[in-house]
Amino acid sequence: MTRITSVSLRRVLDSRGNPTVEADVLTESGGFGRAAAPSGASTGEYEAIELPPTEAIAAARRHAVPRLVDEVYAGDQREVDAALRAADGTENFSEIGANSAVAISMAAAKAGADVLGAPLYQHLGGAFRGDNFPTPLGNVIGGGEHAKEATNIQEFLAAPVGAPSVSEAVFANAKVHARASEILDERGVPAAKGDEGAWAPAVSDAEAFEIMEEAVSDVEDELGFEIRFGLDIAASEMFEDGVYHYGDETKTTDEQIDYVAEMVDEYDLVYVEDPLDENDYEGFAELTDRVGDRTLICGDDLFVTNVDRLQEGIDVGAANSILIKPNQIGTLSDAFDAVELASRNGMDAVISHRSGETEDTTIAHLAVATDAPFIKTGTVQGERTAKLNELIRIADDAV
Ligand SMILES: C=C(OP(=O)(O)O)C(=O)O
Ligand SMILES: [Mg+2]
Repeated sequence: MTRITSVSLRRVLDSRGNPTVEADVLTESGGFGRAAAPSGASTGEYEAIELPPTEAIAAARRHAVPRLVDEVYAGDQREVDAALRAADGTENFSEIGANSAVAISMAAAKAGADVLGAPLYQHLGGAFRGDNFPTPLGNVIGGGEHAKEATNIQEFLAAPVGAPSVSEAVFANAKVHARASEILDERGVPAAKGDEGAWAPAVSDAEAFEIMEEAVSDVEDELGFEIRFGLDIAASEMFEDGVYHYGDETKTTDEQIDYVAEMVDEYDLVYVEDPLDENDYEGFAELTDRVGDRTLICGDDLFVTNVDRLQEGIDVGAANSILIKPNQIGTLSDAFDAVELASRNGMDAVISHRSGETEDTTIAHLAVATDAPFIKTGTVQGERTAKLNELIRIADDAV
C-alpha cells in the first residue's frame, strides 16, 4: 500500500526569501506527503552539504527518484533513507544535496503516515507516544549570524519549564517576547527582528541578560509557573585565531569557559548550546564537568546530528545534550540514530528548527515521537508558529 509511485521536487521560498527544496511523495494507495528543507545561517563545519536548490533537485531527479519510485515503500523509513544514501553515494550528501534528501525523507514519512491514517508523530514514534510534550525554547533576543549589529550571543531563549501544558508554554514564550519588547521600549532601545523573529537590539550581551531576566521573571509572576532561560552562544561563529570575539573584546578558551560557567550560576540558565568552538571537545568536556549537573550543555555545531561526532563527544564527556536538526545529516533515520545513541548514553536530544524555515511542521512531530525534553523552534513569526501551533494541535489530538 505504501509503495512510492511518484516523487516530485520543486523550489519554494524559505523565510529568508531564499529558494529551498520541497518534495511531494505519493504512494500506490493514494498516500500523500509534502515536506520542505530548512536552511541554516550559522551552519556547522561538519554538516551534510546543502546544494543550490536547482542543482540539488536535478541531481535527486537523476539519482534518487529512480531508486524510490516503484522500488521502495514509504511506510519503511529505513528503506527510503537507505535508498537516498545509496543514490547519493557520499558520506555527506554532496551528490544530491542534504536539502533534497531531507525533503524526500520527511515527505516519505508523511506519505507513510497518511496511508496508515496515523499522525506523523505516532508513525515515527509508535503507539505510546503523545503523552509527553517538549518544552519549547523560545528565541526572544538574538544576534550573531541571525541579525547584524545586535548581541554577540546568537540566541537568548525563554524556557517555560513549569508550564502545565504545551499550549501554556507556547503562550508564555510569546508573553516573554512581548515583555522584552516593552522593556526595550522603556530603555529607549529600538529593535528590529532577526531571522527567527527574536528582537535584535543593539545592546551588549550583559544588557540582554538583564532584559531576559526581567522579562522572564515578570511573566513568571503573572502566569504563576516557573520560567527560566537559556542560550545558544553559537561560539564557532565567534572563534577566530584561537580566541572568542565579543565585538572589540576577546576571550581565551579558559576565559570563555569561566564566563559561561558564571552566567549559568548568575542567571540559573537551564540550557547552553554551543558554548565553545565546534572542534573543542576538551573545552566542552571541561565546562560540562563544571556545570553539567545543573544545566544542559548542548552540542549543535559540535555534533551536527552525526553519530560519529556524537560518539567522540560521549567518549570524552563533551556535553550532556545534543541538538537534532534533520537537515544537518540528511535523513530522518540518521536523525533517529543520533537521538537513540544520545539516549542510550543518558543525554537529552533537543529537536530544532533552522534559522531559514518554511511552514513545514515535521519537527513538531519529531519532538513528540522522540520524547524530546525541549524543542527549539522560535516564538512568533509564521514559519515558527507553524510548528508551535502543530504542537498545540498534537496535544489536543486534533491533527
Ligand atoms: C537554529 C540555529 O541557527 P542556524 O539554523 O542558522 O544554524 C542554531 O544555530 O541553532
Ligand atoms: Mg545552534
